[in-house]
Amino acid sequence: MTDIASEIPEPREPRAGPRPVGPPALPFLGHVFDYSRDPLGFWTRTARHYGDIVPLNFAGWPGLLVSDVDAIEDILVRDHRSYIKHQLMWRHATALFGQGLLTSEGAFWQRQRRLAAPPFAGRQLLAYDAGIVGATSRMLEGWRDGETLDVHSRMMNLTLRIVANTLFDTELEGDVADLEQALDVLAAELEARFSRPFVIPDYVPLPGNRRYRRAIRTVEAVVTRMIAARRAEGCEKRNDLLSRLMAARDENGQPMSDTRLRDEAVTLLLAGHETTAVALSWTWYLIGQRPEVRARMTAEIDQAIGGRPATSGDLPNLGFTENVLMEAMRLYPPAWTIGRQSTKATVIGGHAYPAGTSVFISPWILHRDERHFDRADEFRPDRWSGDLAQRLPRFAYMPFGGGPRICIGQRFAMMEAMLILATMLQHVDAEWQGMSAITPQPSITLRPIGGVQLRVRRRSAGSRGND
Ligand code: HEM
Repeated sequence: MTDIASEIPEPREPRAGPRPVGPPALPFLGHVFDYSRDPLGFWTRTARHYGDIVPLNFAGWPGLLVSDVDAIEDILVRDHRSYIKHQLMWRHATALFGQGLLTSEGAFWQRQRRLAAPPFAGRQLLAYDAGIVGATSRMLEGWRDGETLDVHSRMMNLTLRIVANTLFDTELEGDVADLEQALDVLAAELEARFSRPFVIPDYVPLPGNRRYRRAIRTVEAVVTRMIAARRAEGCEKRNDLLSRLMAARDENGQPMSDTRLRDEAVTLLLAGHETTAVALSWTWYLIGQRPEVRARMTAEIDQAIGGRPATSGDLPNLGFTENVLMEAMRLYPPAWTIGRQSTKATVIGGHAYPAGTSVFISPWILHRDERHFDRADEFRPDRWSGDLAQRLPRFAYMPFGGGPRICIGQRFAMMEAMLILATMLQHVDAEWQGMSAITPQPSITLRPIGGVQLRVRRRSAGSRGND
């Protein structure tokens, strides 16, 4: 396999011109309050009023909100070696993610990424279709005609089962409820921690810290059981991600320690389920208000698949469904901000910034930018039916990030989300029941506050065409 980070051009030189300015800041705290009160609102106001590169100050940490697509390309691709994952945010979550793929760095990260890559690519990826469709069908069996349910909690449950089942070849059955509750606590605790400018060590006996530690123990217990069971039965005959990680040897012939295995497994469980669930929840929120969009999706799905179980081979025939998903992730990008921190002096947008500068790149801002998207706040899936994706600057639309650290699960997530949508629309139609717009909660992902209530109508078998 080639070096993921090879053939990347050298960083740019600084050039003259007025230095960007940022919003007024409080003494000591800088922009901490403005940000933590309303992160999305603060990002939006700041980008609108101060431009594409805005200096910020988080209690003494120098930061930049970067919405210039060329500067983003410099940070994530051209000059990526000058940055690490964002310490200001991730240092709060070490106990949870450890040295997993999401947060590790350098040669260690690169090795782990190579190890983890094959199950996310090629034929192995396509073979997950039956697991995804089977889990979705089982979920739908319990849905009654006329009932109102929260589709967000159902999607969280479904994608958690799917990740465990496909990537770890494990049925979570008895553990799902505990795991879901623990993951909820972790999301809330991480949100609180990310908006704090300082670290409260995990051992300080505050109620939040106790909840956080307890939730981590629950997740760890499940993962440790999964690893022990796989060790007991041997991983030689299996080809799932967990078995690959367990079978891997380093240059000295040593296997990964249980701690490293635990870090990777926890990371993939967390990174791999909530993001996709949130993308699906927002999709249902949007299409749940638009019967004509649902009708077009249903017609496309009926024509391509009829009543048989969907497969990965059907995906090329679901162009409109894919446009809907892309448009939902444009308006509500599950990873609403990604962060980096420079490890050396760098040039961003033509100006030099010192080592230690925090950089924030927000798909939330980029995806609603009128320079790239006409009537950017409107849900218009057909905007993707022409050549928009080819015309856009590379980083104007980036739900999965970019550069060497682009989401490893991107293809898995698109396939999973499309198969889930197709299977759902084969069996049900559903209308959103809310009275007022759902507020996005910028937690670790962009969650819909209060969930997404849908009224379900079961479709009759006859209405699906070629059953
Ligand atoms: C709609 C669903 C998803 C979205 C929007 C999403 C988004 C992202 C983004 C934006 C990043 C880059 C973060 C950064 O640069 O700091 C990322 C990284 C990552 N994602 Fe995803 N993701 C999704 C699904 C998944 C799935 C299904 C998995 C695994 C099963 C996964 C595993 C990961 C991992 C391990 C990383 C870290 C990669 C690395 O640094 O090498 N994601 N994701």
